[in-house]
Amino acid sequence: MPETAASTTRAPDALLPSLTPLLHGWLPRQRWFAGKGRRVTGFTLDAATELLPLDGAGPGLLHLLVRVEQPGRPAGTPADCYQLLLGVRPQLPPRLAPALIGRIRQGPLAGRAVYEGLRDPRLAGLLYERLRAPGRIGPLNFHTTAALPPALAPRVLDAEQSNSSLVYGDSFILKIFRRVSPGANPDLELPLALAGAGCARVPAPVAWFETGAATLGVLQPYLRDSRDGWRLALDALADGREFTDEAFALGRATAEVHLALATALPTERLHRAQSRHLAAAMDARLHAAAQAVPALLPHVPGLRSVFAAAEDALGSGRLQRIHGDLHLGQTLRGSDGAWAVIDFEGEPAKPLDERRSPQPTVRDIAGMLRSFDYAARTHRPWNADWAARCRAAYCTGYAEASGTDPRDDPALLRAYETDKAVYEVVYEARHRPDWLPVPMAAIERLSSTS
Ligand SMILES: Nc1ncnc2c1ncn2[C@@H]1O[C@H](COP(=O)(O)OP(=O)(O)O)[C@@H](O)[C@H]1O
Ligand SMILES: O=P(O)(O)O[C@H]1O[C@H](CO)[C@@H](O[C@H]2O[C@H](CO)[C@@H](O)[C@H](O)[C@H]2O)[C@H](O)[C@H]1O
Repeated sequence: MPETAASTTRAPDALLPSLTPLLHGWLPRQRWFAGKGRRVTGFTLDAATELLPLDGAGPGLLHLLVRVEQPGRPAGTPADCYQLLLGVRPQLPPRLAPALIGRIRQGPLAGRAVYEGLRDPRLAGLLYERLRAPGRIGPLNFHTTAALPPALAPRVLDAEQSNSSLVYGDSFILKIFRRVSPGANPDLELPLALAGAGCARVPAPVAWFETGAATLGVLQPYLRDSRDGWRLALDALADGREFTDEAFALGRATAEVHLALATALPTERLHRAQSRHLAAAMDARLHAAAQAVPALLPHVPGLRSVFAAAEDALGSGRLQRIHGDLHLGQTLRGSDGAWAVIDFEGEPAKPLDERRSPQPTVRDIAGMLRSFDYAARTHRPWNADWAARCRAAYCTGYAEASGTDPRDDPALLRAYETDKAVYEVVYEARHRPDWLPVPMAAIERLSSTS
């Protein structure tokens, strides 16, 4: 059977018993598994699609949407759903040994090796061919905006990611979303809207696939000569260089993205009740964070007054779609010096509805200001003035391109910086405890000066 032939959808229940023991050992250990620290009690399959038959002599490719059952889920909320692409072969060649998940012990596929399909160039290549040929396979719908070149060699990107990415021939990058939720993923929705509005700051999606309910993957041009803003900032610090020109240009780029999003998608005027709601939500996030990370507790009164001050400042503003998790690691600078912005998914831990809701633009600006602080804090000796100059240059660039200087509303900026620092405290406590002092230093600063 040729590798581009139509494939089938198996009755999910037929496969699950053979896969369950393998998934138990493998899935919770993956970098992208969001339920770490909670027991896995079982799996259910939402869909199982054979993109290549599993029972042939060569490799098979199985696409799964798997729900992971874990205790402690709020009543009425569904278990988290993950996207898996599993290779299945009678024998695994030695070069694929590191990708092995385990061997099936029962049923008609007993004895076959199950492995990470994306690590197999043949299967990763097949996925690209599916994207090149729009259409439907079982529950999966494939779309393209343009004709794509055939047969580009794939490689897995080995970045520390919340999702998984494959680069094809240094021309395109395919991001496979791992935890999938019903609704359009903003990482497809916003770049498509920006491309439609003529904004060149974001690599425009050229193909994607989805189930009708959820976005599963997006293919975009790969900016091969670019470097990310975080690495560039750390290099500048290490070499004793300023980063203000870059920060200024980044401020301009952020403003261009915001203006284009406000043109392409609905905006709304903020009403009094919404301002109260936004300030109350910051307060609620602070309380939840202080439960999770008790080091925050002594700062709660000081931080609450920062949020209370924001309620008035929010009063007359507007809401629009924004990036939602903007930091230096989400920016790429090309060899021509132009900045691009990537990863419009928003903060990965937040529900999709919340990530897609219109927000004040200052939220993104505050995220980037925190990032300059992070960069300076990771450098010894700590260079607070370097960060202050970057932050000022970024705001100046933003003001020049948008006509609005974020520093004109200091109470608002401070509240959003505080909200971001609170988020970072929880993020670092969970994922990188060694980094916790970085946002905690910001918490001390923001809670004590009035
Ligand atoms: N269009 C692109 N061109 C070049 N590199 C990219 C592109 N998109 C993403 N990357 C690289 O892939 C990494 C992960 O992408 P990202 O969208 O941030 O994934 P995740 O949401 O899984 O963190 C980025 O840090 C960047 O280095
Ligand atoms: O890139 P992600 O969408 O996975 O974002 C998460 O991880 C980030 C760290 O990788 C985290 O960012 C924090 O650390 C950065 C330095 O590593 C710093 O530049 C950011 O300012 C800081 O917030 C991000 O918050 C988190 O959502």
